[in-house]
Formats: sequence, C-alpha cells, structure tokens
Amino acid sequence: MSRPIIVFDLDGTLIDTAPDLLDSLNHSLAAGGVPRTDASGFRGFVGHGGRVMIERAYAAHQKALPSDEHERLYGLFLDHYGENIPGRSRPYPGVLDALDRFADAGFLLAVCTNKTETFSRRLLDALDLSGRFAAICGQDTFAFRKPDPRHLLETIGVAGGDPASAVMVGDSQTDIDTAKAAGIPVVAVDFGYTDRHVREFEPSKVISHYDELTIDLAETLIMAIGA
Ligand SMILES: O=C(O)COP(=O)(O)O
Ligand SMILES: [Mg+2]
Repeated sequence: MSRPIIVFDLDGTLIDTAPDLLDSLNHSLAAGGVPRTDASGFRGFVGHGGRVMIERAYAAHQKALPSDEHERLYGLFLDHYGENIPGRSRPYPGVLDALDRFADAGFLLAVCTNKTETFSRRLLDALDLSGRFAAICGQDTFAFRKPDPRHLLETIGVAGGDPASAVMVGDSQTDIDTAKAAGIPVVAVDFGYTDRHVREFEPSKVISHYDELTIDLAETLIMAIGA
C-alpha cells in the first residue's frame, strides 16, 4: 500500500505571503494608473495567480485592460515579486510542527499552488522548506491548474501518492472546489485569503490553527471518503 499524502496549498495556507503579493500587485497597478489595493480588496483578487489578480483589480475599478497592457503589468508584477522573495513572507504558526508530525507518521507531503512553480520553489527554498515536499507543483507545471482537479491529482502522482489516501489543505474556494472535484477530502484553514468565510464552500473540516491538523483528523477524513 502506498503512503498516505497530505497536499498543501501555498499562499494563505502554508505561508502568509499577503504583504509581499500586495506590494507587488500595487507596484504593477501604479504603473497602470490604478489605485492601490488594500488587504481586504486583495482577498477578493488572490487565488488564481498574479495575472488574475491584476485583472480583478482592474475590474473592481471598471477600467479596461487591453491584453498587451495586461502582459506588461503582469511582467512588472513578476519582476517585483521575484526580486523580493522571501520578503516578509513566513510560515503560519504551527506549520513546521505539523509538517514534522505528518512526515513522522509516514505521510508524503506535497504543494499544489496557483503560484508559478519557479516562485513557489524559490520561496520554499528561501524559507528552508523545499526539501520536505515530494512534489511542488504550480500553475504552470501542467497544462491545467486549480480548480481543475487534474492539478491536484497530477501533484499526487508526481509525489508518488495515491488519491485514495490523500487529504488537501487549503484556504480558498479554489482549493475546496479542486479537492471536491478530485474526490479528495479537504481541510480549510480560516486564516487565509478569501473574501467569504471558507465554511460557506463546505470543506470537509475547518481549522483555525495547525495544532488542529492532527494525524487522527487526516486518517478519519481519508477513511470516511473511502467508506
Ligand atoms: O497566488 C495565487 O493567486 C494563489 O496561490 P495559492 O494557490 O498558493 O493560494
Ligand atoms: Mg491559497
């Protein structure tokens, strides 16, 4: 039997990247003459990568965004973000202990994120976390990304896991929809980036701290889905 696997979303789930993403978003919006976004506006824009963040900020100001301008601003966003990794981004409280706990219990660990794979790896490298994950798959790793369930299923495949013994942990509707479409139980953290409470998206379980992410919880969720 293959080892069970726990797959984490990155932004807003493992790592609090909001201050840096917001700085880079505002850097690119300034170049387009769009007003700055604050932390609450940001929660409505994040979840589908930087390109969509810019698109949503423009839409919020009813401002047209021609595709060449969109690409220019996305380039500025990427350059700014890349230059500042890891910036102020840090793991959420309890993340390191939770990763240790699951690794010690024999779980494979993986990351499935709509951040680019390059930036995900650079961020996790900078925080000395990359080595813990059997797979780190971003929005551009495959030809599809969350909420397409194949992004999660392929991540599990790369890590050498089995979708029948898998749990996803995420912070957004995107993560919850992805896991449900893949038939995988999903634990939602309630401290991440979403403009509506994660409870509304009906995850398998909501937690407010990583101490609540126990081996027992993961095993119970896996057993319940197989039942
Ligand atoms: O960067 C984003 O928009 C989302 O990234 P995440 O999938 O790690 O939350
Ligand atoms: Mg997220």
